[in-house]
Amino acid sequence: MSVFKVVSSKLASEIDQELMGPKVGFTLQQLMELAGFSIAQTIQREYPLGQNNNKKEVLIIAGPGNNGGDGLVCARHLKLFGYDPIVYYPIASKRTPFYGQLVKQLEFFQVPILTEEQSARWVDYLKPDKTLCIVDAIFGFSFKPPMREPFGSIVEEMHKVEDKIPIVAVDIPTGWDVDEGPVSSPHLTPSVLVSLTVPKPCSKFIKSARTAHYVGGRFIPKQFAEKYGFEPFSYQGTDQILKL
Ligand SMILES: NC(=O)C1=CN([C@@H]2O[C@H](COP(=O)(O)OP(=O)(O)OC[C@H]3O[C@@H](n4cnc5c(N)ncnc54)[C@H](O)[C@@H]3O)[C@@H](O)[C@H]2O)[C@@H](O)CC1
Ligand SMILES: [K+]
Repeated sequence: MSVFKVVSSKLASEIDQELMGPKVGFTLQQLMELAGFSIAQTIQREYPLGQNNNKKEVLIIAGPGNNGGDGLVCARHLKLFGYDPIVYYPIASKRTPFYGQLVKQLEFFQVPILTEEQSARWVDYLKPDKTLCIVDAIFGFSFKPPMREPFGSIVEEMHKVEDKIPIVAVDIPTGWDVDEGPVSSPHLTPSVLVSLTVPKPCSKFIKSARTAHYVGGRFIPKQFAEKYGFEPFSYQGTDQILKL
């Protein structure tokens, strides 16, 4: 068991609302940019280019909410870092036009995007000799079981290869209960978890021998962290991530 402070799903969503509320005034776009950037930085830290048989392909699986948005942003930064990201985005969000803009940016960066129509092709990227890692940006702290299709089948396929291709989970490993952890079956066991802003209770269930745990999304001042009952994380220099 780790010793760091965690916040419940309810509190995590309250923190989000306050950050994007009238008093603080962040926009979703700003927070998502920093969140996605921190995921890309974690991948560069854990899987630097030039090692591991020169593999450069990273498969990003993006869900329909903000967790998926973090994945879309991460893909753009990975491309800038020299990786070959491929995005599988089976259900594109219509929640705000911003998601469409993120997709346009990926097209501008010539990042391949597999949409619903090309969904059969996504499994081609589950090849250990090709893919350096898989980014699980399917669901975050708003996931409510049971998982609807196509995501149930996607998670099953990911589970089959998780010992051969490392999975980098964004905020919450998909399918895990935010507070109770890996209660459904099958569930993903990521090689890396990047908790955003502050770890959620499910992160207590990761085993340090199997999963590296980072915190990212470096966007809150000290007094705000203290108000919500956790110590600010001691990020070093200009780092956007901290290994816990
Ligand atoms: N302050 C922070 O920490 C920030 C968090 N962000 C991200 O935002 C995430 C939360 O985003 P959201 O609240 O949009 O939620 P999620 O991205 O967790 O998921 C919501 C979406 O999933 C669908 N969904 C939920 N349960 C489902 C089920 N059983 N089967 C199929 N679909 C299901 C919902 O219909 C909705 O479209 C966080 O986990 C984090 O990744 C960042 O984008 C911005 C900053
Ligand atoms: K996730």
